[in-house]
This record gives sequence, structure tokens and C-alpha cells, in this order.
Amino acid sequence: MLDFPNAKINIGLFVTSKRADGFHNLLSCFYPVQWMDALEILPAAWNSFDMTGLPVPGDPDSNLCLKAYKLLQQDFNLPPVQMHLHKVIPMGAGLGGGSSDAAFALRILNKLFELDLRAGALEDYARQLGSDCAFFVRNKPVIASERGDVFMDAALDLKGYTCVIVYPGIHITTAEAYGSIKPSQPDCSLEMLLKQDVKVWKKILVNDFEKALFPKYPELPFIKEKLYEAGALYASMTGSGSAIYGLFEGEAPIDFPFPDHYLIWKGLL
Ligand SMILES: C[C@](O)(CO)[C@H](O)COP(=O)(O)OP(=O)(O)OC[C@H]1O[C@@H](n2ccc(N)nc2=O)[C@H](O)[C@@H]1O
Ligand SMILES: Nc1ncnc2c1ncn2[C@@H]1O[C@H](COP(=O)(O)OP(=O)(O)OP(=O)(O)O)[C@@H](O)[C@H]1O
Repeated sequence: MLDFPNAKINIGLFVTSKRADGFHNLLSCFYPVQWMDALEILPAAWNSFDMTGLPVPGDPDSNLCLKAYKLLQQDFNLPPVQMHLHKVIPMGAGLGGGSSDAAFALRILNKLFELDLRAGALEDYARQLGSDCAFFVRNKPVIASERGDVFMDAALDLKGYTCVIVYPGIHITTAEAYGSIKPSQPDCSLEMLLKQDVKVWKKILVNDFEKALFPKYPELPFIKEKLYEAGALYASMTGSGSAIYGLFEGEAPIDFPFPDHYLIWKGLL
């Protein structure tokens, strides 16, 4: 069975407090975007896993797709599978690519072997694999709270907007980003802020990680400024970076003044 794990962007991200378990509570709108990997899982005589596309750092045995298989294997007597992951979404970008692969692996295995797990049960498995992972089971716009894994549907429809995502090749680990953050509370509820016109988001919505990371990586505010100069109504870093996105009404410009090694994705929301 073949599927296409997609990325997400965060629209507004407030890190509100540090928790007793070492994680942070946050408030953020997660919005799916169609920058996608490809993941195929087939029944096989023995287990195998291989990858193509962007190189994924670390031991392949610790790949989140395999972790997803092993997690379900603890509760279900799964037959062996061959998995193939084609990696397109950059890592350390705040786009949640690894988390999406893991959630899609759970979804595919659920269908392939007719495990009959409902969305709630799949989300519970996903939470064990990473904070962002549960979102990709739902995969529609939500306001996430707590560890980023408790959701409320977001009444936000950006159909017709074009999203441009720029990844400058700076790998920021999530742990590094949270390590430099100072928690703060938003003045007003995120739902209220998102109800305002996209044109005013620039003045009212923030990603708290920008304050912590922009002074350390000056390329990042530069990219954001260039997206605004190109006509974006709203631009922001996604998650804990380093990708920066811009939202354009209708079509986006074709050319951006970025170096060749940057990865740029453009698509309709
Ligand atoms: C920045 C976001 O992408 C926003 O969507 C997420 O909060 C990141 O979620 P993630 O990559 O799935 O993170 P995890 O793999 O669960 O955690 C990696 C590390 O990030 C930190 N972490 C993560 C999520 C969270 N709510 N608080 C944290 O402090 C912890 O140090 C943790 O050890
Ligand atoms: N299938 C996978 N795809 C990508 N990274 C994976 C995968 N499995 C394990 N990893 C590990 O997870 C790390 C980063 O994952 P991810 O792509 O989710 O980054 P991210 O976009 O910064 O995540 P987030 O938005 O959740 O902070 C990689 O450096 C890699 O070592």
C-alpha cells in the first residue's frame, strides 16, 4: 500500500510553559501542506526497510517508520513487511516530516492488516512516537495545545492561498530550539487571533521560536523579509525552524532571490 506523508506549517506558535515532564505546553494552529514524502508498505516474507531521496541522518533502525511498526507489533501479531520511504520533506525544518512518516506508517499498517483501529486509538499510538505525530493522524487544520498533541478543529480555511516554504539547509533540532525558549502567554486566544484577516496576522501572530533563534541564525529573518518583499500577506518560521513560509493571496511570484542550495516548495493550500 502506497501513501504520501505530507508536511505541516504552524500558524502562530506560543510556548506557554515548561511542564514537569520536561516538555513544554504550547498553543499553535497546525495546518497541513502538500509537500510530501512517499511511503510504501507491502506484506513480505521477512522485514526490510530501505530509503531513497534526501539522506536521513542516524541509524536506519531508529527510523520513525520502523518505530511505528514495532509499536503496533507489541499489541498485534503483525506479519513481516517491506517498507520503502522516499524522503522529500527536509529534516530539522519544523515541517514535521518524520512525524508524518510515522503517523502514515500507523495508518497504512492499520488498513493493510485490517486492525480496525479508530482515529482516537491511532492518535494514542502516534503520541508515543513524538509530539507532532498525532496531528498527522487527523491531518486537518487544528488548534493544538498541551504538548502539541491535544486538538480542537480550527475554523480556518486558507483555500485559494499559495504557500511558499523556504528551507535554507540549516538543521535545527527540536530539543535545541526548546532549550533556548522563554515561555510566555498570548494576550488573546489564538482562535480570536486567527479570525482576523490574514493581512493583519503580521501584526498579531508570532512564533515564539523566532525570538530565540533569529539572533543566532540571521539568514532566517532575511528570508522572512524577502517573502514579505515578494508580496506575502503573512510570513513566519514553522515549528522550531528552520523553514520559513509565506502566504500569498492567489498566485505567488515565480522567482525568489535565494541561493541555489535552498529548497523551495510552492503549492496551493
Ligand atoms: C516545534 C513543534 O514542531 C511544533 O509543532 C513540536 O513541538 C515538535 O514536536 P516533535 O518534533 O514531535 O518533538 P518530540 O520528538 O516529541 O520531542 C523532541 C524534544 O523537543 C522538546 N519538546 C518537544 C515538544 C514539546 N511540546 N515540548 C518540548 O520541550 C523536548 O526536549 C523533546 O525531547
Ligand atoms: N522518517 C524519518 N524522516 C525524517 N527524520 C527522521 C525519520 N525517522 C527518524 N528521523 C529523525 O528525526 C529527525 C528530525 O525529524 P523531522 O523531519 O520530524 O524534523 P522536523 O521537521 O524538525 O520535526 P518537527 O517539526 O517535528 O520539529 C531527523 O534528524 C532524523 O534523525
